[in-house]
Amino acid sequence: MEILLVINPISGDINKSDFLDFAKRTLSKSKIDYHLYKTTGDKDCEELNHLIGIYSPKKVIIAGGDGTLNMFLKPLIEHKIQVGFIPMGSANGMAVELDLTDSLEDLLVKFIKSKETRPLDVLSINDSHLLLHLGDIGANANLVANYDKDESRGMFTYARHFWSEFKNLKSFEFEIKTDQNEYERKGVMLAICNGKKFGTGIPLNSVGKMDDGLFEFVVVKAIDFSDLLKAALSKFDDDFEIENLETIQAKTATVKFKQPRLLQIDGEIMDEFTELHIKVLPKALRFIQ
Ligand SMILES: Nc1ncnc2c1ncn2[C@@H]1O[C@H](COP(=O)(O)OP(=O)(O)OP(=O)(O)O)[C@@H](O)[C@H]1O
Repeated sequence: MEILLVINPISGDINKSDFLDFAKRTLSKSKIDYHLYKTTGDKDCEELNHLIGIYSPKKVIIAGGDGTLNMFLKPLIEHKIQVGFIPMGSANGMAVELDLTDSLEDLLVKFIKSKETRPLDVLSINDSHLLLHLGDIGANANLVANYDKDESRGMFTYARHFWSEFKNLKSFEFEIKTDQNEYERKGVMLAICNGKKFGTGIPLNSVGKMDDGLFEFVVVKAIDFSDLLKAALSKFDDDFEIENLETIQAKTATVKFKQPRLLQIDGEIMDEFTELHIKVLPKALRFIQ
């Protein structure tokens, strides 16, 4: 089969029926053999793995938020499938990082037609979680967890949780041991970046590349977090530079915390950890260009 199209019907609270109609029309008109899978929120990864087994698709095109793409990384990497991503989530940090600026329809057409792929690094954490774009521990992870628990969505709700997290910022200590060096640091947030940008497109570091075989820790202190807050709420000012954020590059690293800390990966809350063992899986995901 040529294409397995995966759609998360609930991501970003976006109605996808127009997009879906467009996709079905385009694929049928081009006489492309495809299968459509709508995620259910239950065992979607297993189901995708199963569908890949049945249909052996050449490409999997995923329409949803960052969490939707993240959810399928394991089978997509294992089966070495060409992957297209149509950002239809609430924050869409991945889209900014990957420069997916075309309209959703144009992106779909591009992914259908293209024969080019760009292999992207993926980070493996504790051999159990995969990270494509950004993870963090501390203030932002707490914020995401509280936002998830809230029944209302959208920028206003996000801003409300941002302020409440901001008013209660607590620094914590951590030890980082990379393949190069050891560090003892304190901050309100420790970001783990495969690229440069934070959720809404604000640069967190200036060196991250998604295909350089390296990842970056960014240590965010309370004072920097207030800049981050301003940047996030000023709505995605690309020129915004956060100065003085310490960036630590690594191929592999272990991080230790004194107490269990909540980890957020690609917009989804994972679990609490006292240790993280992180390594790069170089050029593991075949992303369609
Ligand atoms: N049909 C469904 N009903 C309920 N939950 C679903 C369904 N399909 C997928 N999910 C859940 O959606 C989550 C992924 O959503 P995703 O992160 O892509 O969207 P978002 O949170 O709106 O966007 P963003 O990450 O950009 O903020 C996963 O936790 C997944 O289990």
